This record gives sequence, C-alpha cells and structure tokens, in this order.
Amino acid sequence: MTTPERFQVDLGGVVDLLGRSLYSSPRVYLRELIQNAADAVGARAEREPGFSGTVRIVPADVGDRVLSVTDDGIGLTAREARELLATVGRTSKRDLLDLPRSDRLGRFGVGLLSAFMIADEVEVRSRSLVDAAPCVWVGRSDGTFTVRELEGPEADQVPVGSTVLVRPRGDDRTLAETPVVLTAAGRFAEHLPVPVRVVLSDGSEEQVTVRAGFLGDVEERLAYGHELVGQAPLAAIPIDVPETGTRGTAYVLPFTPAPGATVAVKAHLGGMLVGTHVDGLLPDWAFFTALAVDSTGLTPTAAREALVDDDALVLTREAIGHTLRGWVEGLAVSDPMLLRVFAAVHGLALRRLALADPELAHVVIPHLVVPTTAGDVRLGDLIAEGTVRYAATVDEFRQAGPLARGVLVNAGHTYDEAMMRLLASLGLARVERVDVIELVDALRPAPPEDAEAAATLARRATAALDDREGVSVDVRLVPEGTLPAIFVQDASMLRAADRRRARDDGDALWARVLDAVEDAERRDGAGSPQARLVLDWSNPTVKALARLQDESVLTRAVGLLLVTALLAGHHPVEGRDRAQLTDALGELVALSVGLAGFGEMRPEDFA
Ligand SMILES: Nc1ncnc2c1ncn2[C@@H]1O[C@H](COP(=O)(O)OP(=O)(O)OP(=O)(O)O)[C@@H](O)[C@H]1O
Repeated sequence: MTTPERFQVDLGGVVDLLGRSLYSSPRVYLRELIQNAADAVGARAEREPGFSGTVRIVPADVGDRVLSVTDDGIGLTAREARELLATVGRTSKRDLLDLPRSDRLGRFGVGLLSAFMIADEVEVRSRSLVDAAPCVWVGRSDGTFTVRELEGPEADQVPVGSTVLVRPRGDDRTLAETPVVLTAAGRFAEHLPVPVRVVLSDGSEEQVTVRAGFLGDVEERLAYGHELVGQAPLAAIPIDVPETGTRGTAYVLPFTPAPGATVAVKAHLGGMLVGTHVDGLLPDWAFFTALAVDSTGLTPTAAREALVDDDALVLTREAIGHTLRGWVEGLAVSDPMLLRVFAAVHGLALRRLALADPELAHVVIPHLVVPTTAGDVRLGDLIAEGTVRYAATVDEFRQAGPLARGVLVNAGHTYDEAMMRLLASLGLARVERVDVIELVDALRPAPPEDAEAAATLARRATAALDDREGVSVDVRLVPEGTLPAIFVQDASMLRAADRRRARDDGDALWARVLDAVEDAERRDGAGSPQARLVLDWSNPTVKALARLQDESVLTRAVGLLLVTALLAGHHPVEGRDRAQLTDALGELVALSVGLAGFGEMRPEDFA
C-alpha cells in the first residue's frame, strides 16, 4: 500500500503570493495585526462582561526599529500559540482545540502571515487570560518557529494580552513608521469599537478610532455624509438590516453623478474598513446614493477588501433597495418639495427605478420633469390633461414642435420614450407619439378662394424638387408661422439621413453595416420615407411665388426656400444645397446692383 504524503508548503512562496495577489498593498499587514488584537479584546469581553480593552501601536521609528501592536485581550498559552499562530488555511481552529469560541477569532489563518510581507521575523509575546505561563513565539519567513514559556521575573513583566513585534526589512522600514502607521491605522481602524492608539515620538498617544457618525444621531449622520459626499447630502436615510447585522446610512447625493463615476460605498465589518467602494451592497438603480454601513453578518473575502457575494449580501442589497424605495415613496407625502428637488437632480435614476418597479412608478412618475415645447413640465401636470403627446427623438421634436398644437414632449432623451410607454401601459394617460407628416396633414389648408392657386403652387413646386427623392411640397397655413417654408422628414427619412452622414464619416466596414440596416428597414416595410416642404400660405413671399410664371425662376426660388428651411430647421445641408444657396445669393446680389440675374427676372414674369 502506498503511504499518503504531505504537501510541501513554502512559507516564503505563500507570503509572496499574499503580497502579489491577495492584498492590494503591503500596508494591510497593519490591518491584520489590529484585527487580531481587536478580536482578542472582543473575545476577552465575551468572557468578562464589561471589559473594555485597548490596542496600542508603537511605530518602528518610535520603538527602536521595531513596530509593536499590543492588546490586553484574551491572550495565548504556549500551546495555543504553537497550534494557532503557525497554522495556515484552517478555519475554526479554536473549535478544534476546544478553546473559548468566538466568532471574532480567525477564519483562514493568513492574517498574521501578512507581517512577513515586511519582515523576516515576527515575535508574539503573550499571556493567556486562563491561568498559564506567558510565552514567546517567534516565527521566521523560512517557515520555522519557536515557542518558549517564560518564567521568573521575565514572566512577571508580561500582562494578560499579546504584543506582536515586527522588525521591518530595510526596504520596508517606512511601512512601519509613524506617518504610514497613522494613516493606515486611521483608515482601516477608524470605527473599530476597541480604541486604537498610536504612540508618538514624544511619548504621547494619538487615538485613531472615532465614533462611526453614520451610526449616530441625525446630526452625526448628516455631518458624516457631508464628509463622505463632499457636500451636504439631500437626505440621510437610516439603513437597518437585522438579518445580517448591517446598519448605517444611505446618503442621497445633492448632484447628478457623472456617468460611470464611482460613488462612495463604505463598508465595515465589526468596525474594520472593508473598502470605500465596495461592490454588491447597493442595487444598480440606486446610483443616486452613497452608503456607509457596518455589518456583523456579511462575509469578507480572504483579502478582507471586498464582500463575498453570498445569500447574505443579496438579502442585504435587497433590503437596502427596499428602504430606498420606501423613502422615495414616503417623500411624496412627507416632503413633496424635496421629492421635486430629488426628481430634478436624479431624474435618470428615478426613471430607471420607475421602469424596474411598476408600483413605485405610480408614485414617481408624476414628479418627473420632461422637456416640452412649453419648457420643462412635470409629468403630473401633463397627465392631468388626459393626453400626453410626444416626439420620439430629438430631431422629430425639433421638427414637430413648431407644428404641434398644445404641449409636445421631447422624449428623445434617455428612458423618456420608455417612460411614455410606461404611462400608457399603467393607464395613467392617453399617450400619442406624434408623426410629423401627420401634423403637416392636419394643418389648415389655404382658404377656399385661394385653394386652386395653392394647389397649383404645390404641384409646380413638387415638380421643381423632383430630383429630391421622397420630398413633396404642401401649401398650408402654419399657425404663428414666421418662415415662408418649413422642412420636415418622417422618422425613417431622419434615420436614413443619419446613416448617410455616418457613412460619409465612417469606414468601409461601417458603411456595410449601415447598408444592412437600411436593407432590413426596407424589408420590414417601414413605408417609403417621406419629407415635406411646407409653404406657409399666410406668408407674402409664398403668395408671390404662386404668381410667378417662369418655371426656371420658380425652380430656383423653391430650391432656395428648401435650403433656408433646412438651415432654419437645423437639418444637415448637403453640398448641392450649399451650391444652390451660393448661386442664388450671387444672383440676388447681381440683381440688386442692376446686373441681369435670377433667370433674367422681369416684371412680366409675375402675373
Ligand atoms: N493578538 C492575538 N491575541 C490572541 N490570539 C491571537 C492574536 N493574534 C492571533 N491570534 C490567534 O491566532 C490565530 C491565527 O491568526 P491569524 O491572523 O494567522 O489568522 P486568523 O485571524 O485566524 O484568520 P484570518 O486573519 O485569515 O481571518 C487567530 O485565529 C487567533 O486565534
């Protein structure tokens, strides 16, 4: 029978792995030592109710080139030190040893190893709370360790608790000196429940732990949020998820975060910082909030720099989402003014929220503000009218705006068309997407006495534009029209124009993609693209055109009106339009200085 053999583990290699792959920075050795010390204090407090300990750090530049972390926690016997400190990768070691069990103590057994990232030797001096001789454990990066029990006067000097001594290698000295120790301890241990003090060179001590403001009273929470967000938050929403022991505050940002910007999500486990941008705690629609929480029931990854995406995290995220929804919902009643501000600042987030949650949509939608032909208007006001009319793209809105009767919504921005569909599906209002060609068709025609002249002009002008595919001319009365001509294109023509522009700017591959889109659109039978040049019969220039006899003059005049309408409507102007404009302007100038021009125009050209 073959005898099973043991894996060979090289400590140096493991430490190297920790430094390169597990931890984001070697500074975290300090977090691990503080965590162990705080855990030991917590474990002692479990056995001695009312006990409150302290963790004291002496940086290497203060402590004769040795950094020490001292706690007055539960301590270790020589046997425990032997079993616990040099065992890697084993969980619940205290259970195995039948030692006082504490949730705080140990998971992977890699924490202490992190000290080897900056030192070749780590010493632990400890006296257990249980009556036993104190001990000294010395571990080395070559994978060896010694344990020795202390006796006599040497032993008498060791109080209950542990001191971990780390002599940093030359290159890593700064990592153990006061400036780094103060910042790193301040960052990681800021909200530990056990006071952590750093001893300074003058013998005084600086406490790096402070109360967690995000768990305090209303004022403390707001002050914390101000610091976290950089400005006073719009609101501080208490978070409490008892199932996972997670408590804290969500802060509503007073500004719209830039797309892709990472908002602060500060998570702590038992007061120790996990990270400042921790994933998984906020639902993805909640990008209007920053968050600061502390938890006792969530699980850190081995590096303690992120949270494990387990059921507890999912439950916590859902509960936080529920709280945020409830807050938004409650605002409608408790503080409609704030809801208005909130909707203005976080319109996009609210739109996503409404789309994700039809129930909340009823609450949120009336407060959303949309751009319309009458400026920014609350959807609630439009809903009150009974019918909401919208243009689906910014281009359609630009064209349809001047022609539409009543308020027209510009639903061309992110989620707004989806909002319009949601309004309809929730039965909140009748929703109509306007079609610009239909709007033109709905305009009043010329009065009966001019009907024939207008129809003839329309026919002649359409013929004049017969080189323009899909463009026909209509003569109508444009309400409040200030221009002789307006140019409109239906949605498919707008898309075709967009593709033409993109094709001109793009490469061959892109052109092929666009051709394929065009083919698909044609196959779908989107209807033949249509555009209209609308001549406003109330405009004197248009009436004069109708009296023009010479077809070639008419052709140029109509061409010129088309170009001016294109310019006025912000439509793209192609090369031939520009040429037409330049020619016509040249002729106008020639005419006005008395040269022949504009098709040899004579008074008898007009009937
Ligand atoms: N200051 C201390 N006081 C008392 N016991 C300690 C102290 N430091 C470490 N220990 C004991 O040694 C064990 C091993 O510590 P180590 O930091 O290597 O890993 P861990 O804390 O068990 O796990 P991890 O840090 O990977 O979650 C701890 O579980 C704890 O029982």
